[in-house]
Amino acid sequence: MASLEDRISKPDNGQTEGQDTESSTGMNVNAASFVPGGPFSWADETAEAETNSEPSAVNAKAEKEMSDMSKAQTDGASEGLGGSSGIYDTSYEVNVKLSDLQANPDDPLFSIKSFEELGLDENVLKGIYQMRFTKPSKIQEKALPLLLRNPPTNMIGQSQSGTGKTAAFVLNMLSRLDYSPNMINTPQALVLAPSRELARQILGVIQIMGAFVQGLTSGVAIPTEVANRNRDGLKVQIVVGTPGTTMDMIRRRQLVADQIKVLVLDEADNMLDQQGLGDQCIRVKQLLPKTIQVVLFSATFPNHVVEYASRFAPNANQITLKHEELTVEGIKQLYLDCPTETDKFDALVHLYGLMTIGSSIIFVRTRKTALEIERRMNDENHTVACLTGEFEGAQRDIIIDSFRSGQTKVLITTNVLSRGIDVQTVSLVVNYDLPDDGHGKADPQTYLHRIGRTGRFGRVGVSISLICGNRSYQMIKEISDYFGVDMTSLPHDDWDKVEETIKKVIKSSRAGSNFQANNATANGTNDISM
Ligand SMILES: Nc1ncnc2c1ncn2[C@@H]1O[C@H](COP(=O)(O)OP(=O)(O)OP(=O)(O)O)[C@@H](O)[C@H]1O
Repeated sequence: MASLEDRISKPDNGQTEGQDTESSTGMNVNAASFVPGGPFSWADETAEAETNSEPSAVNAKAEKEMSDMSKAQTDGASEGLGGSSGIYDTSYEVNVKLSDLQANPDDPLFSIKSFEELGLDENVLKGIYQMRFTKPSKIQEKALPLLLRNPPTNMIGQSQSGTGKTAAFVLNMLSRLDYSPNMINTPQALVLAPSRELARQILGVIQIMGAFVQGLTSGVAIPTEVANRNRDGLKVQIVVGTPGTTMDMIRRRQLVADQIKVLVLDEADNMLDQQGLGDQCIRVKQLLPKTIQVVLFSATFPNHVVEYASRFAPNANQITLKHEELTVEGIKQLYLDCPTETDKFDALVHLYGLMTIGSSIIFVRTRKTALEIERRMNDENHTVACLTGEFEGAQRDIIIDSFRSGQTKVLITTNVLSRGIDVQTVSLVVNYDLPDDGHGKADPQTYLHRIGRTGRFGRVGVSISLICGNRSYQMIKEISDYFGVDMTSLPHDDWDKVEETIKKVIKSSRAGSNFQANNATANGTNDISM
């Protein structure tokens, strides 16, 4: 098998990728937009990427979602785990930069070892137990004391995919709300997320984690058909929304923002780095009280976003990682040589014929390719579903819910679902097309988020990138160099060898498991069998 270096000198086969990409990475935010209190008028709004912007308070549907998600979480938690995530490893360094805390090096915040020691309300702890969390992950252990400290301080927090950032910011919000009866309908915390699927998922976590908190109310601000007609607005304590819809709702006073004291941006680098989303996030922030605690979380904060992030969340405590520390050990990264684009599809069909896979996600570059692969996989008698940004909200909800529940096992999608989605049974991620930055270069951040849909919280996962032509060899090389990882090569013409190699990498990660299975039986069998 040729090495990556060897393959890069191969002539390009001339194939070009489609242009109908949903990836907007690589678009820098206009620095002028970040001037706090700078000139701003509604007339200069960027085009609203979302349609049918509407509020959606907690309702019967959300209740059902919550119970489905609760079940999925519990099911996932009780399934076997294997592999090493590094979550409890001390081998990687989490670099905590404490702004004002640095004045007091003896601050006991660093010695927090359990959820109980954080001083969380007992009803919040009950929610944690309900989720079967027994021990915080490193990011939770490091971030929570800083987040919970008074007076509230801003935070920029980074940790590997699937390491529990959601719980860190949710626990902070639950601990900061005023639950007095007269505040039950008052929005007090706001989370912005880049996709409706992620917003709904975060709402689910809030509702499970806050299940024992008396009087907690929460809801989503995402585009839906019902909400446009909802003139009463969103009168809940925690709102999770996509930036455009949330901005519209605040502007129309459907969401009263005067009492909001915490603003969280999940996938913050992505939101701040995209022209439309970034502008909307800034506008939302400008509509909130000046004293809010701003919390930014992501697995990635590329250098060019860090400066913007620091201006968005001034004087923030920062928890950062070096990019060599970002990959999750439990995710085994493979790539497969394909001489032509046609061979990519054949390879995909072979792969699915070869393995019994728990759940898997196939990432493609364009909506058109997604539909095409869906059709062709169906023709090959593989049951697959497809979700892209062009689908209506209600349709997207049905598709993702079906995938979450395990009814649909294979999801073909674009970058719209590359970030944040947490489905613990996903054992395989296929990069049918490698993510690029729109200028022909690899997009390592998106690659990392995509493969991070597997290997969640210590689980074993496999990612397979399909490579074709000189350009994509160059891209996979850029990605492996950026993260400092070795990727295992798979041949396209020897399926016995492919099978053997995949078995070997899964076995090696299980054998090397040092995962402390605090919420699961560590039998390592939920994933791929061959
Ligand atoms: N302390 C814990 N103990 C056990 N499981 C946990 C703990 N914290 C979080 N989890 C589980 O880990 C999984 C990943 O968590 P989460 O989605 O918050 O990761 P993340 O860091 O936000 O990942 P990403 O960067 O991909 O968005 C979830 O299924 C969550 O329930």
